[in-house]
Amino acid sequence: METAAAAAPTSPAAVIVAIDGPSGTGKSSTSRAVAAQLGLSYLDTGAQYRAMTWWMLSNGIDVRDAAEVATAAAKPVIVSGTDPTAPTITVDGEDAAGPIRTQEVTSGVSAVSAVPEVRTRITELQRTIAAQAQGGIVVEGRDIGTTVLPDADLKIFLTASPEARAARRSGELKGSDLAATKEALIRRDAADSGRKTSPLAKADDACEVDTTELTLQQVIECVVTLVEEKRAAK
Ligand SMILES: Nc1ncnc2c1ncn2[C@@H]1O[C@H](COP(=O)(O)OP(=O)(O)OP(=O)(O)O)[C@@H](O)[C@H]1O
Ligand SMILES: Nc1ccn([C@H]2C[C@H](O)[C@@H](COP(=O)(O)O)O2)c(=O)n1
Repeated sequence: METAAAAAPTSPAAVIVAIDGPSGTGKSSTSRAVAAQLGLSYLDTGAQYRAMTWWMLSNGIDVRDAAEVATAAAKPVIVSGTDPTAPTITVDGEDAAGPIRTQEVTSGVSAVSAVPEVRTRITELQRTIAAQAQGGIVVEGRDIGTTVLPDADLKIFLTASPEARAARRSGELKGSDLAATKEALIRRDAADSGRKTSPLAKADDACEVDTTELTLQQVIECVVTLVEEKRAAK
């Protein structure tokens, strides 16, 4: 994993935006669109935890065994491409964009991401990427505003009702059971919020946006406005 010396963003318009929230609130869709519209880089930190999980599963590591996961956490080389129009993720040089979205990875990722050694390694990678984004960056995840980038220029915490989030996910997973989808996302949120090390949480200075009744376009416009206001004030 890259640990090159960090250089602070220099452009006056460079902003660091942290977007956190539970699963299915629209973090990825919103962050990508906002970054593309404003010429910022984009980092999907959930994809990095998924990549770590995929590597563990592919290498015979028991993802429920925290000690085994901790010992292996330093091994995979995870590289994220930050172009919002074509984000990429590789593990040991292999394209992982497809494999990290399987049900097996989704089921194991909360356990892997709760292991402190995993978080330390991935947090370091995230900070390096953010520091190298000269034009500014939108970073989305669960602990960006609280832990990874506590000095971000703008912090946003997206929420939505479990019903709305399940309906959105069911729309993606054709033929899936709505009730089962809702249960699975509530379970994952509980695990992500309940872990000891940097749990899913709203930073005290984050701006909360409830997206339940908003279209994706409305959420994007709201966040673009907030970023533009921050940029103008810098
Ligand atoms: N405001 C919205 N209204 C309707 N659909 C939405 C809205 N926001 C996002 N979606 C849709 O919901 C689905 C989930 O969105 P997205 O992947 O961006 O959420 P997420 O918060 O990043 O989830 P996860 O943390 O699980 O990766 C996508 O199909 C997306 O198009
Ligand atoms: N900053 C982050 C981002 C993600 N995770 C963990 C918890 C999630 O369940 C999992 C997958 O994220 P998703 O792709 O659904 O956004 O990764 C985390 O712990 N911290």
